[in-house]
Amino acid sequence: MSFNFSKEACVGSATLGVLFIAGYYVGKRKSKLFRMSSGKSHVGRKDDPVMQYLLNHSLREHPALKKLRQKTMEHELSMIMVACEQSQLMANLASLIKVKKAIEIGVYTGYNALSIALTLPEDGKLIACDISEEYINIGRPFWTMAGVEHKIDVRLKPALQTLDELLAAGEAETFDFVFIDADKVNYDSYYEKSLQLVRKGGIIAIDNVLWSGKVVNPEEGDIDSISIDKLNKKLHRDVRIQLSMLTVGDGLTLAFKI
Ligand SMILES: C[S@@+](CC[C@H](N)C(=O)[O-])C[C@H]1O[C@@H](n2cnc3c(N)ncnc32)[C@H](O)[C@@H]1O
Repeated sequence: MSFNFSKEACVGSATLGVLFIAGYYVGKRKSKLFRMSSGKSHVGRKDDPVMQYLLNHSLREHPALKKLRQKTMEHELSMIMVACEQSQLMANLASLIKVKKAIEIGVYTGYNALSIALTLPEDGKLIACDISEEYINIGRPFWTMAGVEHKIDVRLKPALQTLDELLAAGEAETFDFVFIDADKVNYDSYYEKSLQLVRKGGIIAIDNVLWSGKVVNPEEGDIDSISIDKLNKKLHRDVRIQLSMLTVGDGLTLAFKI
C-alpha cells in the first residue's frame, strides 16, 4: 500500500483547492479528503505550492475521471489510488504508441484503468486484474459514464493467475502496455510475465518503485521494500529493455521492451 505525496496531492487540484486549504488549516479533522499520509515522499509534501501549480496547470481530466477521483477520495483507502499526473503521463504514452491491448495489475477503483481505456480504440481491450469486486464496483459506474466499460475486461482473481492464463492462451507478445500496481512481493514475477506478454516496443510501467524512499536502505524484514529494491537493481542491468525511472508519484519505472 502506498502513501505517497502525489497520489494525495491529486485532491488539491483546482476544483478542490479551496477545500484543500480549509482542510489544511482546520487540520487534524478526520476528513478522508485531506488525510495526511503516514509515508513521506522524497518529492515533497502535499501542501507544496509547486505541486499544486503543476496539477493546476497540467491536469486534463475527462469529466468521468474527475468524478471517479472525487468518489475515490471518500473511500478509506483512497491513498492507494494512482497519482493523477502519473496516470495522465501513462495515458499520453499509451496514446503515443497506439496501445490496443493493455493489462493493469491492481485496479482498485479504476482511475488508471479508466484513463487508459479512454485512450484505447473502440476494439481495444484492457485486462483489469484485481481481487476485490468491492473496489471495482466503486469505479464501474464511472467507466459506464465515460462510455468505455466495454473495453475493460475485469479478471477477479490473483493477477499471477490471470497472467499465466494469458500466456497459456497463446497471448505472448500481443500486448502493448502493462501497468504493475499491486502486491509488491510478486513484482519480479509480474515483471517477468509482463515481459513475455508485451510486444517489442511495448511498455511495462511499474508503480511505487521508490516506496516513499524506503528502497534506499530497506529494513530487515521489510519484504515490500526489499522486493522493489531487488527489482529496481535487476532492471538497471536488464538488457532486454530500455529504462527510465521517474520521480513522479511514488516513483515510476518505464521499461521499454527491446
Ligand atoms: C495500489 S492499488 C491499485 C491502484 C490503481 N492502479 C489505481 O489506478 O488507482 C492496489 C490494488 O491491487 C489489488 N491487489 C492486491 N493484491 C492483488 C493480487 N494478488 N492480484 C490482483 N490484485 C491485487 C488490491 O485489491 C488493490 O485494489
